[in-house]
Amino acid sequence: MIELSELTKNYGSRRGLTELSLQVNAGEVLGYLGPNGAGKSTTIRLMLGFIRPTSGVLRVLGVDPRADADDVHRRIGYLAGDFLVDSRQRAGECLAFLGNLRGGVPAQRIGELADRLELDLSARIKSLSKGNRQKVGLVQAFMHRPELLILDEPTSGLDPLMQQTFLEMVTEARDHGQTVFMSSHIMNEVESVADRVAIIRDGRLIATDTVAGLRARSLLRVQIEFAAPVAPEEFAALPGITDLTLTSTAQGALLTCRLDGSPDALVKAAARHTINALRADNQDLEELFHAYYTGEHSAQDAETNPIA
Ligand SMILES: Nc1ncnc2c1ncn2[C@@H]1O[C@H](COP(=O)(O)OP(=O)(O)OP(=O)(O)O)[C@@H](O)[C@H]1O
Repeated sequence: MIELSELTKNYGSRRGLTELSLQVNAGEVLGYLGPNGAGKSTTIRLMLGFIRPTSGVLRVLGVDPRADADDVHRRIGYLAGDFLVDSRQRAGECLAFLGNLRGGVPAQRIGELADRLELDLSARIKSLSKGNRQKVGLVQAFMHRPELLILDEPTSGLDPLMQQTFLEMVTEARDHGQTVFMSSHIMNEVESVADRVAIIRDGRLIATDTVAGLRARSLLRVQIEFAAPVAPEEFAALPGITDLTLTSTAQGALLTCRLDGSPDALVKAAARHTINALRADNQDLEELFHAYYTGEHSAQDAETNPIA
């Protein structure tokens, strides 16, 4: 559906994207995550053919989006990060007009989507709040059941209930065999719907993986309460242990650490003492994503990740 190969985009001396390669397969939902300024919108504008790459090759629906823009735009549902339309129009008129541009969309279909999103089609767009304007943008992207949806920060401005409705719409689109590429800067938002997640920072792709794969890679947070004091040296040098803290408690000692890989050495070291309680849980994905954001996870990690 989408194939980006060593795509680079420079804005004069400013970097937009650097040698980014990514493939999006038919029928999948891909969450495209990165902090502000990472290059998400640049990628999307390239995919729509609005801007020209400095170097590299891209194919959307099998064609070069700049060479065949009309065809690509008809077959895609696109929501821009800054969705703008003639604000004097009523929402319903605007959507009917955009529907006609795409070969005609039944009024009933527009009505159903508007009802779901609680959008008043009779309101003039200029009178709508930011979130309600975003709903107009969502309806126009979904209404013609495009084979590919490209959505730039689609939940921006939506309240939590509407975010949930939007995520249900994405799941249904996938169930109908549509492909969805959606950008976001919030992992929690995409993890429930995305089959795969791609993370970019500073214009570079730093990881792509399935949500399950990312979860498996996240570190374990471990807490062990000992019945008597223990020495930090017994644990500090164990394989896979980071961020070790050891504090005295009324009962004895509380050890906390992060664990990457096998728990065997830690469990065996701890078992030499009496343990009152033990807790281990996975770092949540938002936390893992934050580590990618801030560069704690480096390019070295990315090399071990499947970039598909
Ligand atoms: N038209 C432009 N001219 C010059 N630099 C630009 C232009 N558009 C984007 N950039 C730069 O390219 C980089 C990537 O920007 P982009 O808008 O793609 O990021 P983003 O990930 O979509 O960010 P956000 O989450 O804030 O929307 C930024 O450093 C930005 O300043």
